[in-house]
Amino acid sequence: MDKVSKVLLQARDGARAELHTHGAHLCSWIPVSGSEQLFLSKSSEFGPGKAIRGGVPIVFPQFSNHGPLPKHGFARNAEWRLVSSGVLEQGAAQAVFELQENIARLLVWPHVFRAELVVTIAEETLQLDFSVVNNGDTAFSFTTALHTYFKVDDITQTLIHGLGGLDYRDTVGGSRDCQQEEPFLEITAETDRIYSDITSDIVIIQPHQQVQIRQSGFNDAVVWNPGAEKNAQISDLEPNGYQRMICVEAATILHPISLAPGQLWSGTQMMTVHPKSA
Ligand SMILES: O=P(O)(O)OC[C@H]1O[C@@H](O)[C@H](O)[C@@H](O)[C@@H]1O
Repeated sequence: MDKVSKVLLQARDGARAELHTHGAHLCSWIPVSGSEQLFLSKSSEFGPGKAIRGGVPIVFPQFSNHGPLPKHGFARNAEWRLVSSGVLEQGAAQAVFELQENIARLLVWPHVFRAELVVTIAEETLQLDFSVVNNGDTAFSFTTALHTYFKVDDITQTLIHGLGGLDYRDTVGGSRDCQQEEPFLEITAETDRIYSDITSDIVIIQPHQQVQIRQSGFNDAVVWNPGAEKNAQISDLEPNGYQRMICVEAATILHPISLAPGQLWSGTQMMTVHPKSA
């Protein structure tokens, strides 16, 4: 299955998703209720060495510029191997992808690993299970994120619940010791925050629906929206795309994950859409 580039999933109940082997990148998720839930920039580039702008980029083995590797690591730019895809016995659709070291990757990150992404859809839910095994004979550490771009109708009509009371690092202002006092976060300007110690669900609230996000295995969550000015500087982000997206990322950044030889780490981000009943 090495040459497949696009993978289409359809669960027995009609939920659909579209992925690319490039980056094991989920670009589209349409649950049974019928509307696209992921933002994908119309100006996105698709090609070797490029990261797709939108959907779910996989950040590994380095978050952002928190280390010597290229920004957000190499996984989002790499060609992953499709291990399997199809419909499970209970009717959910699932695809499994893997990425391992190769000569080019060993030159920038000298570690022997196997990363796996399992994408499962059914009804109103999308589940992303990401895992990493150390197959080498020395320990390594990494930071990671599932950089999910959620599609919203209008960012000014969107609220994020579940972060009230949490500590965060403000990447825009550069301050490390912030705390969100308000229970609901409104996006009114460029926002780039790393929240730590996530234990509750995060909910994206719009007038027509709520999306409940549950993470496990990941300690942190990133909320990112570039705002108008930064949007204009990002060539592959469509004009005013910031008005129609919000990234809520399941991440482990502040305390990197260390794996001894043979050890495995896994983390999950699970999203469920709750349409508002009329
Ligand atoms: O433009 P990139 O490399 O895809 O990164 C997008 C954003 O990704 C977020 O995760 C970071 O917190 C932001 O600082 C960054 O700007």
